[in-house]
Amino acid sequence: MFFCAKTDIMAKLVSPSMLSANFLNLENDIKMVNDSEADWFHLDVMDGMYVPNISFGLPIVKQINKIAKKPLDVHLMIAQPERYIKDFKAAGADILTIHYEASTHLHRSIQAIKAEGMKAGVAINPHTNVTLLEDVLKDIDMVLIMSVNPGFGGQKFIEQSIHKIKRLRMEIESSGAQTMIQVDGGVDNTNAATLYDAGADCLVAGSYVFKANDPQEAISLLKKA
Ligand SMILES: O=C(CO)[C@H](O)[C@H](O)COP(=O)(O)O
Ligand SMILES: [Co+2]
Repeated sequence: MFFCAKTDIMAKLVSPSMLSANFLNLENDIKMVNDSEADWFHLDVMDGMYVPNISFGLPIVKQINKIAKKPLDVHLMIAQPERYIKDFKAAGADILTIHYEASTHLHRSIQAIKAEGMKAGVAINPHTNVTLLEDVLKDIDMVLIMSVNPGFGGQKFIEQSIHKIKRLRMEIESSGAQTMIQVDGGVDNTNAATLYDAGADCLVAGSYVFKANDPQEAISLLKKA
């Protein structure tokens, strides 16, 4: 399943974050995700400016795209993301998520992502109120609620995020939008069911999946939560 509206079917998607994969043997972890119940590949691109960490960029996304058999869900944590929309399309991104806080002309950037034929996502940090997305909700395919401060894997889930998911779900339903809700940061088998119940459609998990003894089983547990 690539995208599905909440109203059609209860979507429970899982997008493992490759930030926590083994970069000495990335091919192995890509194949593991290919053969798992995961729906997408979550690729965290960080520039050391918008967030304090630097992860990987276009060359790695291009390489992953060569063997990934599932959509590439690219989470851009970079300043002025509009500069790289065409490049990430060329690298193989299917879903391109940019940060509300990093975008001066958010509406224009959303249109540019869609014009390239990608699904458009907007991410919001823990301090950003979901109501700020009201005027673009119908234009976007997905809202990514950051449940940690962006920049690093392995952080503790921020509980206030549950309230944000519920509030955004109510806003989406009352506006008639078909936007999906993705939750990213500190997700594991102890909070997955609560997040889906609150209204999340897609969970991102990095350290929970890749630190597990059996990563495919960890993905299955999130799908079944
Ligand atoms: O966007 C991110 C960090 O900015 C990552 O996707 C997120 O942190 C996933 O890692 P973990 O599941 O280990 O928290
Ligand atoms: Co992410």
